[in-house]
Amino acid sequence: MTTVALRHARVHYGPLEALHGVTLAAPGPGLTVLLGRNGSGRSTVLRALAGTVPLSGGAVLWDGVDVTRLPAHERARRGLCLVPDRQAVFGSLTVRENLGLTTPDPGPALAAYPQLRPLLPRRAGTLSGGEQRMLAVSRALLARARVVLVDEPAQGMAPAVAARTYEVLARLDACVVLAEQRLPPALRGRRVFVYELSRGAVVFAGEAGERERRRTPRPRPVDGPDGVGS
Ligand SMILES: Nc1ncnc2c1ncn2[C@@H]1O[C@H](COP(=O)(O)OP(=O)(O)OP(=O)(O)O)[C@@H](O)[C@H]1O
Repeated sequence: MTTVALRHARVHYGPLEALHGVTLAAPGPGLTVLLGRNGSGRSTVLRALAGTVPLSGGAVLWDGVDVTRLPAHERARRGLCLVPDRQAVFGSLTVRENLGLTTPDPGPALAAYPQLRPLLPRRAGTLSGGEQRMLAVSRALLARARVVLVDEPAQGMAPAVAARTYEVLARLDACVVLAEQRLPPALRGRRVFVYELSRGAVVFAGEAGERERRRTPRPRPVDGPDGVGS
């Protein structure tokens, strides 16, 4: 069991405050999904958890222990794997070499994504967007990480490959945090905790099902026989 959390986290990019005091917790094993529009701060939450951006206020906690000052490489050494939305693979290395950076046995990644096998000798930079995402997510599968943070895992993937990706991520024995524009269809019906961000603040926290119910408009009151609404 691992829980990663932010407490009143603030992050600045120069003069811009991207997170205005975000508090959230992602317990594992299990899936937590960060939802929000472009620029809402989802990627920044992942970076704050991973330590690739510094906090200007608040704290990052692992199992209640303050790791705010722990450098990103040290968090990686302790079992955190961040898959960013861009430049998540080494383009000048082959697919095989990319997988080999994590483990000498790429078997589990090839079981999840058989379509990577014929691509093993190819330079990763020559793969399509969806193929590169498969390779990037494979790193997280192979890393046996305790904390897995993935920014838009299924970007560019065909629907069936995307569904496979979420199935594999949901089965990881890790604390998994995903940043998404909207709840992936493959996760509907699963018990997923959601934080919705807007302009750098949490505007909803709860089970995905609860969020869906709130978004469904209530039926209008039915008029009574005398034409007057009850
Ligand atoms: N490296 C950066 N330098 C300056 N501003 C940044 C940087 N990265 C993000 N921002 C700004 O911080 C805010 C939050 O960005 P963030 O990337 O976290 O949002 P997001 O919800 O992941 O959206 P997207 O998917 O569009 O990246 C935005 O206003 C964005 O313009």
